[in-house]
Amino acid sequence: MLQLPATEAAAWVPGSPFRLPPPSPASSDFPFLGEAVIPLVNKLQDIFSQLGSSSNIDLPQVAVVGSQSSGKSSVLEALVGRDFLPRGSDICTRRPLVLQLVQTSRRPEDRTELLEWGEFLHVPGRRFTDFGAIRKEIQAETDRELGTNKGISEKQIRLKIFSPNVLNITLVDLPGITKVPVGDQPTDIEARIRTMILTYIKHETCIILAVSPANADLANSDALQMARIADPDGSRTIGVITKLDIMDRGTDARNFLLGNVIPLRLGYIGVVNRCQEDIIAKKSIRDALTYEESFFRSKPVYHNLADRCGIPQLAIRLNTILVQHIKAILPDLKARIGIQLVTLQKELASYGEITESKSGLGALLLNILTKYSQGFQSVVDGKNEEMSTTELSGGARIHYIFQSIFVRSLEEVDPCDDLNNDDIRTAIQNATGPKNVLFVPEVPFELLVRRQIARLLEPSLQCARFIYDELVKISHRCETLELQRFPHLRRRIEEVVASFLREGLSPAETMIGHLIEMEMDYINTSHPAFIGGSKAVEMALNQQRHAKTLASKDVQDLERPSSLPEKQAKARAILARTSAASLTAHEQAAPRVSAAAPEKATTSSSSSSGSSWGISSIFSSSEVRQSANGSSKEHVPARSYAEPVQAPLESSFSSIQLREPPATLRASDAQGEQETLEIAVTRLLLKSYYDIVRKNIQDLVPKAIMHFLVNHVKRELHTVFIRKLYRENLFEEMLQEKEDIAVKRKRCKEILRVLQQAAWELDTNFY
Ligand SMILES: Nc1nc2c(ncn2[C@@H]2O[C@H](COP(=O)(O)OP(=O)(O)OP(=O)(O)O)[C@@H](O)[C@H]2O)c(=O)[nH]1
Repeated sequence: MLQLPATEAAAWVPGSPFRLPPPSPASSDFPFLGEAVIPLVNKLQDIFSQLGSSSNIDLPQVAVVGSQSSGKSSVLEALVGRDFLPRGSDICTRRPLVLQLVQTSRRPEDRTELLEWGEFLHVPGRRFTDFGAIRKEIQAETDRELGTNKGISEKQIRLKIFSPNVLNITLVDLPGITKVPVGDQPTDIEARIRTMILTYIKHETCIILAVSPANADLANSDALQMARIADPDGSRTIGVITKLDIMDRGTDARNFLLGNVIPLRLGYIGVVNRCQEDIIAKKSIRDALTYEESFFRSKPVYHNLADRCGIPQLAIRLNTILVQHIKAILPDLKARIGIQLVTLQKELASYGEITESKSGLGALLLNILTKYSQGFQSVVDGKNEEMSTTELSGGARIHYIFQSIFVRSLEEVDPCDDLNNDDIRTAIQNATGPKNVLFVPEVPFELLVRRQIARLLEPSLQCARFIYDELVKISHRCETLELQRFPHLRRRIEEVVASFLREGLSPAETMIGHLIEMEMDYINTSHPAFIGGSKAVEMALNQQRHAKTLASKDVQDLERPSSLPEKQAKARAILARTSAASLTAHEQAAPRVSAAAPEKATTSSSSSSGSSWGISSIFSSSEVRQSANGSSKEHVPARSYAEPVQAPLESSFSSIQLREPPATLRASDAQGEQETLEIAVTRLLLKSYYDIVRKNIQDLVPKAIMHFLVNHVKRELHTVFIRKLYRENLFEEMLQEKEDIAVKRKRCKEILRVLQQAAWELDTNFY
């Protein structure tokens, strides 16, 4: 048994199956196995429970599980060696009791240290030296939470027992498994208790004492069933068989203790606790242990199972397992404390130290400003250490906006998508003015291409604004923890950054405006990549010929209904006519425009343009154009306005009235072959030139944004900070600390101290 006055312990025969080993001759203290390790763990447990983070580190503990009234509390009491737990035939344990046994000094000369006492976490500072009072407090605290009507709760009661007579073990007494609800218990009481038990025993660091009464069906033990769920390979389960004294006469638990019925890697221990009658008669634990010893002695069936019988053997077994267990988990524990230490040190560093002197404040301010601008730079450059691996951020987002949004969007734009043939025709006719043109003027092309170039301004400015927004986001990311300490400085930094970003946006936008204006201002038809007039005419003619061929073929097909099904042939013909635009119609309306004309045009253009890329000399002067209303051919003027128009004046006295020209004049629907060609040429030229400009803009707009906005801010931010914020007369105002930071710093320091202490304990005691 654990309660071992030195004299009594010495009287026991070393190696006796029912006694703890006697004190080591080398020391007056009990040389408990693993003594150096278990106090350390208890200490750590203390430390972490103080920090309120016991769940952070899984410390080894022993949980007692079993069905109701199986004898769990009795086993715990016997291990502790004192009567202090509520026991009885009815439900007693209704809240988990976390019981930490702490071995105090055994030196006999130090009388005060021989005292035993208990302390509850919920009654801080009070020592319970009367163990009867401890039992009452457990009952009272249970009732405070749950009333008296048998309800259960998972809220822990934490109790420490200090004694020179205990092994250093932390034990958890859990409510017993019950099947039938009574009193305030809910209908699903069994499931609830099982879930609660599992939350304790599922942890790899928990050693399970599976208590089964020998007078029940051991093969169907609830405790062993639960243990098997949490610990399927049985590596941390000890089977405890209680009530061996009240088994059916003629039966014994030998087979169970040997593990022949349900094997367990850590084996079984059989025990005999006090019965209810003993409790009522206030039989002492010491007497109970004496009785237990004599019981096993009197039963020859258990004689050669001495190491599996009796509470002292259970204590030894537990202690050995705990030592091995703790040794195995300590390195991990140490590593975790190390990680927590690093995190806390970082946090503490972020709160900074309090500085009073002007120079100290200046250095601090400079440091914060430098860190901020460096942070900004590193996020933009993609060199930030805390860069996300799950999404694009910082500079990568800028690149995405340029390439995947801006460049791609421009590529998807068709420069002619908002220009139909009428628009182009109107532009051409407007450009010829009142005269009949000899050559196709460049004016409509330039006019239309400028219109298309102007469309590039809005997306380019939008791109700049997107990048600006990104930079604002990046600036928020640069706020260090340290900066959060100083709300005033933080606000000022935000203001400076925001205005500096705006200042950078403005020249970028101006530059973009200039770029577009430049492109619009001079249409460089000599650009080597420009298709050029001759090529455009040639291509347009080819298109025309192709369309014509298709149309005539389809008309023939239509006239031969037998060759194609009627519907299909009709559809093809209509399609072909549509694609050939109004060519066939105009062939009838304008017989003068023959197929020879385009050829002529080609020849003329190629001979007259020579190596020039311009378009002025594409069309020959002999070509005719339709008038603005399109209803009559417009020939080169052949007579003067003074010439009589029809009959001689004297033949009619009535004056000739002209009809008023309409307020809005539109190009007529009828379209000559020449016009169709001009439209096609204009389209080709437009596309070709627009392509050149688009590429320029795709290249130069990102460059302008990078130069005037991104890189400028990146390079100059620190200088701007110094110019605007680093003022000696502003030091104190800017570095006024937030109130809660002082509190956080203090708390952080405290936790750090406790963790450092824990780490030190591990370093000095772990070997
Ligand atoms: N004869 C005999 N009685 C025992 C033994 N162990 C426990 N008892 C009795 O069984 C009853 C229940 O014991 P407890 O220790 O309260 O059992 P428990 O499992 O903690 O009960 P709950 O916490 O209510 O689930 C008490 O009356 C004990 O005196 C034993 O080994 N022999």
